[in-house]
Amino acid sequence: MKNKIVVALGGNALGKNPDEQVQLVKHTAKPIVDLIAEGHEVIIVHGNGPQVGMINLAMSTASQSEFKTPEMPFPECGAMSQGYIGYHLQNGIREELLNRGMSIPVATVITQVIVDKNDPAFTTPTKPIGAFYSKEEAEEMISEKGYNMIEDAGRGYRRVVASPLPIDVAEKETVKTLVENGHVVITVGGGGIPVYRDGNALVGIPAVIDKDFASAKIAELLNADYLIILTAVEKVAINFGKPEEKWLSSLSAEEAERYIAEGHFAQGSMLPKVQAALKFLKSKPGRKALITSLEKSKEGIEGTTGTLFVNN
Ligand SMILES: Nc1ncnc2c1ncn2[C@@H]1O[C@H](COP(=O)(O)OP(=O)(O)O)[C@@H](O)[C@H]1O
Ligand SMILES: NC(=O)OP(=O)(O)O
Repeated sequence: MKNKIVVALGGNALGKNPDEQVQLVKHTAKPIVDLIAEGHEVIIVHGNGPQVGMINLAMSTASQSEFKTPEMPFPECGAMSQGYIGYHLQNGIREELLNRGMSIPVATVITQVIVDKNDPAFTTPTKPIGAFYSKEEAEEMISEKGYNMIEDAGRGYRRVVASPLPIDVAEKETVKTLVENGHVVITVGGGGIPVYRDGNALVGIPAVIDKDFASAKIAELLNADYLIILTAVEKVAINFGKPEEKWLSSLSAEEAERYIAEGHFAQGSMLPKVQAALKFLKSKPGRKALITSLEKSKEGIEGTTGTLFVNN
C-alpha cells in the first residue's frame, strides 16, 4: 500500500562538519529513495542540534573578534542550519533518485514553527546543542559567553537552550501543495525556526524545537499515514543498557504510556521520540509510527524490524 510518510532523521544521518555531512547524506539518501521508489510519498524532517550550535558559536565568536561581523540572532542561526542541511540533503536525495532513473523534484522549505512565547520551556533550557566540551571548557563558556551548559550522560558538557513545543507550521500550505504535486520536501528542519505570532508578524524567538515533536506535528497537519523516526538504534528498549534490557517490536498507546511513566526512556534522547510517536498514533485512528535505525528503515516499513506503535 502506498503511504504518506514523514521521516525524521537523527544526528547519525548528518555528521559534524560539512565534509562529513556530504558523505553521510549520500548514505542517508539511500533508504529514503528506497521508500520513494516503492511509491510512497515521503516528507523529510531532520535534527540540527550540533549544526545550530556550531553556527551560533561561530557567528558569536566572529562578531566579538577584530573583524566585528554583525551579531547574528539565534533564530537566524536556526534558519541558516535549515539551509545548510537542506542543501546537502536535497542534493544527496536528488543524486540518488537520478542514479536510479527517477527525475523527481526535491526541495527544502525554510519552515517556521509557531510556539507559545509563554511556554514554560523558556524558563528551563533543556535542548543540547553544539559540540561536547570538557568541564574546564564548559566553565569558560559559561563565564565568557553566558551559555547554559550541562553534563550530558557522561559524554561531556554541552550548551543547552530552551525547547518549546510546536503548535503550528507557518508554511504548511506550501508544503502540502508541493507534496500533492509529487515533490519530495525537506521541511521543519531542526524542528523549525521557532516563532510567535504578533499581529500579522511572525517573530523569531531563541530556542530549538525538538525535531521529533515537530515531525509529529507536520505529519498530523499533512494527514500522513506514517511517522518514521530514524535514529541509531534498531528498536526501542525497556530497561535500556541494563542486564534485563528488552528490545520491543511493537508498542500500543497504553504500553507506551506505562513505560514512559516507569522512566524507561532517557530524557532528551529516546523519550521525545516515544512521546512524538505516541502523539501521532493517538491523533487519528489508523495512524502508525515506527522507530528504527536509518539502515533498517526498508525492513522496518516492511514490518520485519523496528518498534511499531499501533493501536489494537
Ligand atoms: N529506552 C531506550 N531504547 C533505545 N535507545 C535508547 C533508550 N534510551 C536511550 N536510548 C538512546 O537514545 C539514542 C537516540 O537518541 P539521540 O541520539 O538523541 O537521537 P537522534 O537520532 O535524534 O540524534 C539511541 O541511540 C540510544 O543510545
Ligand atoms: N532540533 C533537534 O531536535 O535537533 P537534534 O535532533 O539534533 O537534537
